[in-house]
Amino acid sequence: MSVPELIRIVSRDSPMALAQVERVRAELAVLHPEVRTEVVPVKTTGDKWLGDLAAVEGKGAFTKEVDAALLAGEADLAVHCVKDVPADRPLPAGTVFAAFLERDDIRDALVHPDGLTLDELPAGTRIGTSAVRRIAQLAATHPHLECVPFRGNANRRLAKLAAGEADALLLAVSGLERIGRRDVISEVLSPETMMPPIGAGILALQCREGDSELIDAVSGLGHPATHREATAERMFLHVLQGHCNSPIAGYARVDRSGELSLRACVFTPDGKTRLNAHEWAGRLDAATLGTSVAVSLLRQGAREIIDGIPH
Ligand SMILES: NCc1[nH]cc(CCC(=O)O)c1CC(=O)O
Repeated sequence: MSVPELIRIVSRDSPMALAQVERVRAELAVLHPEVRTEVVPVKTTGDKWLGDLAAVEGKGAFTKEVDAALLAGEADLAVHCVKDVPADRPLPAGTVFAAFLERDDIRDALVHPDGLTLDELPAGTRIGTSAVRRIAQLAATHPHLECVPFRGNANRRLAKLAAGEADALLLAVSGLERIGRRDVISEVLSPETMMPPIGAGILALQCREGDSELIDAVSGLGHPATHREATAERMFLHVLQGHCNSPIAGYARVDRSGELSLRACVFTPDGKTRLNAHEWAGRLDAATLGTSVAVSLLRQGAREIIDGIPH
């Protein structure tokens, strides 16, 4: 098998994104020590605009410029957080996923400077988060806490927390690990306490469709169980057709015996209504499982909830 001499890797330029690229380079170096890699960092709309994401692009704000560099031939391979790749529409024409890397921790964490846990936080504690998924779930279980809008990459959010712009934060465990800041975590929240977003903790490698030499070279970085989980989760989101303000959460799991299941929820923004579904794939493939779980939520009224939220 011939492998490319040089692979130019494009990604966002945040510390988290660059750490993700380093993981890909390290795994590639093990598999293909002869391949050289170069990093092409780009700023995305989502990095530049710190207001409400619905006001700009909403979905795709963290991926558009990365995809454009790939399609323009300025780079050969894009590294994305699956969580940030829109699932309601197909991938940009001419691009494909070549691999999903082994999944990291899917859970969210509380970051509180004095080390309190979520249940210990006093009434009125300001939680810095703009995520509708986190806001809806907190409103349901901890209505005495107050969410304040908070955007920017994880390092910037930690700096804003230190500057007193909030009293605590919710951030993904995987993201904090990638930037080397697991130390700031005061509590790791179970998926039952804070249901993760679709695609949590998964990195995807995306490339140009016809680039078969590159696709062959990087497909060896793929993790089969993660691939099944990502496929089920993204098909679920595709069938549900949410928008950037719809609180949707869920995760698929391949258990030790290889059985795939998917649980998912749709919330109203105030968290007062919560639709739940949990199904096992059995003999179905991952994409069909995702479809089935979405249909189950639609039967319970998910469409009315999603369409009733301004966006
Ligand atoms: N929106 C930014 C973003 N995109 C992916 C992650 C976490 C890492 C991952 O799930 O791959 C984060 C940070 C966060 O939500 O705390």
